[in-house]
Amino acid sequence: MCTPLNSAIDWQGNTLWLLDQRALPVDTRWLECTHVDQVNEAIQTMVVRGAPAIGIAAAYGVVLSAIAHRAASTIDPIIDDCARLAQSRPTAVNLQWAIDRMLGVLKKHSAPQPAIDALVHEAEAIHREDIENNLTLAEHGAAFLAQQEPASFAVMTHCNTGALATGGHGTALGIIQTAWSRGVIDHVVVNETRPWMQGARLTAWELQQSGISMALQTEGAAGLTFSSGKTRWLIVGADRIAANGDVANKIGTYTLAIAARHHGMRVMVAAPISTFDLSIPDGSHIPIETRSEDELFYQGGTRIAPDGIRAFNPAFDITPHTLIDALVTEQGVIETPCREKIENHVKV
Ligand SMILES: CSC[C@H]1O[C@H](OP(=O)(O)O)[C@H](O)[C@@H]1O
Repeated sequence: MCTPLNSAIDWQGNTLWLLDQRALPVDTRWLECTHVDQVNEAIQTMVVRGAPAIGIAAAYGVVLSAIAHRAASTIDPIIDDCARLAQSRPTAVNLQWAIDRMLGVLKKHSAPQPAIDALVHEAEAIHREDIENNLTLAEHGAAFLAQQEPASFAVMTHCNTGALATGGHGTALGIIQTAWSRGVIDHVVVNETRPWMQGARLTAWELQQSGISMALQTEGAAGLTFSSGKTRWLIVGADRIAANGDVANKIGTYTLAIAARHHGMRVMVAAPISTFDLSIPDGSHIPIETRSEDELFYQGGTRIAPDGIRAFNPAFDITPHTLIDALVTEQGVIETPCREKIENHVKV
């Protein structure tokens, strides 16, 4: 079964089209980006979101910067644009990874047009490779689940990790799509994922498009769901994985992992190798993005909280590797991840 949505990112003739994920599932509208500043704003405002997806969008943003500065005497203006892109969201390492890869190509060229052509080629390669990696990762994850469980079973997922969050197919939701198509899983419990509601608005939409059995719940219901034994695995994505296997992911993941372990459920994290940051020894060093208080004060444009109060709105938290049972990448599955296993896995 293929994911009906191919990708939320489309590059056509020096124009980047982004599916505006703020409007889903009610409206399907695309944002036209012809300048890198538009890409920067689209990442900051979560028109495009998801660790791999923002890396891919930024890669095309670098192309737009090179086009805008083709008459410049140095590449400094492009490097300045890349620095601003890298700051658009601090937690997902895929953003800096993609920008670094594009800068490496840029610095190999002196003439503007060959540089632009090479940058387009590299951005398209980053996009294509992400889709290929996700399909391979999903195969590894689905095969591992089939081997671990005697019969089909239900899983829980958090936030959105599908085609909308990546170059296509998805990571954790890619595993779920592939495992469903193989009869390995028979139901998906989707956490709405406050405050931005990626689960309710995006994951439920993607699973509905694929005809996959699911039910939406508040993440507050997760403990009760785990205690009922309805689900056997919590399957989530990642935004940055430290050298020891600690995982930065959407806020609430850490709480879910604790509850899952308490009830004997197992935790699977799915991410491409581009999400690993071996320069960071453990999760305590991963920058956690804090977003606007208004994301908690308003729902659908209506204020739901009193005026004059404060809000705490971290977009991510850190799940220690000790709470993770399987880490799935395009290179395979790391069971009970730790520093040594990750070093051996990533260097392959
Ligand atoms: C496939 S990575 C998706 C990852 O990104 C999400 O965060 P956001 O929606 O804020 O970009 C969430 O952490 C997902 O696990």
